Amino acid sequence: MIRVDNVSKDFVLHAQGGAVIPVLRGAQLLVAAGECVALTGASGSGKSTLLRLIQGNYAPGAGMIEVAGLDLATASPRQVSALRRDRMGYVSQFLRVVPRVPALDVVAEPLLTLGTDEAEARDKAADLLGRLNLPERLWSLSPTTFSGGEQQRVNIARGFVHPYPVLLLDEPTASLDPVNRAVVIAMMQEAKARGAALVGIFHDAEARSAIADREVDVSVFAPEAA
Ligand SMILES: Nc1ncnc2c1ncn2[C@@H]1O[C@H](COP(=O)(O)OP(=O)(O)OP(=O)(O)O)[C@@H](O)[C@H]1O
Repeated sequence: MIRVDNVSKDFVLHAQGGAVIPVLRGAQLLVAAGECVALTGASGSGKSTLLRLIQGNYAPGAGMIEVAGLDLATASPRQVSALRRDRMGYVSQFLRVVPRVPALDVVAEPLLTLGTDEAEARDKAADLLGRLNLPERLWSLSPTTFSGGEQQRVNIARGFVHPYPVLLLDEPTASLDPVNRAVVIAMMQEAKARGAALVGIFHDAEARSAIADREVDVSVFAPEAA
């Protein structure tokens, strides 16, 4: 479902005299349907960079990346947008909050974009927010003023509202209390059970051991190790 083959990535800091930061060399990753792989490695080893490459946010310097049948190197921007809309969900620990949009609509939006009927999309959004214990009085408010953990739960609900075959998770349980962390772990397990491929960064060791089938240490792809 996700295939990263021999990928290299350097960053070039144009504003700082063109300094080159080599991050990954020969990176390899395979994630099958129904599997969860945790990216590990020291801070700065390139975990987020690898996740963003899979998301199509960065272009690799070399190598190939295939996600849900799409070769990102040759895909058009339109195909990458379609991939993100129908097949690849992304949950980060920070919500990009759009002012004035109520939490319920933030969660329902991916379904509306896919053409789901409005009442059904809102019902699904409400189910997830309820399951994640977000108080109902908050559903009609913009998440701008929500706490970190409340915003994170809105983000998680948005990422799980559609059964994406691929899920990218960047610290999905970072600011959650134990009860909600257990809910999110259960949701990730259900996604695996329905055949989704999950790849994520989980600093929380308990969540990582509960959900990951394998760990891939990204520091083995460090340029100095190559
Ligand atoms: N947009 C960018 N421009 C320039 N350098 C970057 C950029 N993003 C990441 N880097 C550099 O790439 C290296 C890897 O960063 P990355 O964020 O992928 O590491 P990480 O393993 O996710 O770290 P952490 O666990 O601390 O979040 C770092 O040296 C970082 O400075």
